[in-house]
Amino acid sequence: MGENIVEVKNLVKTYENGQVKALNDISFNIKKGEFVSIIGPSGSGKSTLLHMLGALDIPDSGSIRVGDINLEKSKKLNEFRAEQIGFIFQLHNLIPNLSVVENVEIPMFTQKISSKDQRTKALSLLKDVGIEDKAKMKPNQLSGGERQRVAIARSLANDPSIVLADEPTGSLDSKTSNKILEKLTLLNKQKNVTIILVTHDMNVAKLADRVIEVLDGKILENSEDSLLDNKISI
Ligand SMILES: Nc1ncnc2c1ncn2[C@@H]1O[C@H](COP(=O)(O)OP(=O)(O)OP(=O)(O)O)[C@@H](O)[C@H]1O
Repeated sequence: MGENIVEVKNLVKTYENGQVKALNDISFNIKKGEFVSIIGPSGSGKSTLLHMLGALDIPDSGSIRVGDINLEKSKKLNEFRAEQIGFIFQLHNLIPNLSVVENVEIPMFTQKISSKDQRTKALSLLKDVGIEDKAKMKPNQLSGGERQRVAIARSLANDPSIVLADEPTGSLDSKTSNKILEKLTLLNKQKNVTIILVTHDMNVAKLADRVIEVLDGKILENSEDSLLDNKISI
């Protein structure tokens, strides 16, 4: 672990004509291969921050560098998202009329690999998350936890350098949740994939190498207010 894969400087994002300051001058770095969790109360700006890192939304001001790309300057954000980022969001956005394995193949469409190899890779990713036997089913035939595992398999199909996960275990039972966290941790340790995970759950947050706390759109530097230290429930 040495170089920074993410550098965020003075990031500001407002909504409602500037009335809501979702991110209020945030700066931080994340190293390649780091597993970072982002915690904070509801409305503190966590999801907004994750969206900015994945170039899903545009900041008002400030800069974000991810790998070689300066997001505010780049004209190739579609490629950036398709090639660099694995997204795991709670509403997993699986396509209902495609089978599970076809859903996992979606991020590979832009890659130069044959459809046969795409299928082999998708099945192997499903195997990794323990649901290869459901490959031919449609998402609505799966439980919430199984769908989340499909979303994880899909997020890895483009061999991302960074996985952005927004409450990936939010609505899952503790057994499924543990399985998913185990997969993410393995991915981080074995493949050196950088993981940035937003969570409300302190036990999940603590699995990370580092916890970034967000409060009112700012990163909490002062430990007096720390949720971690005070064990305030969030
Ligand atoms: N599209 C939007 N339009 C207006 N306000 C928004 C929009 N998205 C977010 N906000 C506001 O920005 C602030 C930060 O929201 P954000 O979703 O980033 O919080 P969060 O920490 O992820 O919350 P939660 O834990 O509840 O998901 C909140 O005050 C929210 O109401």
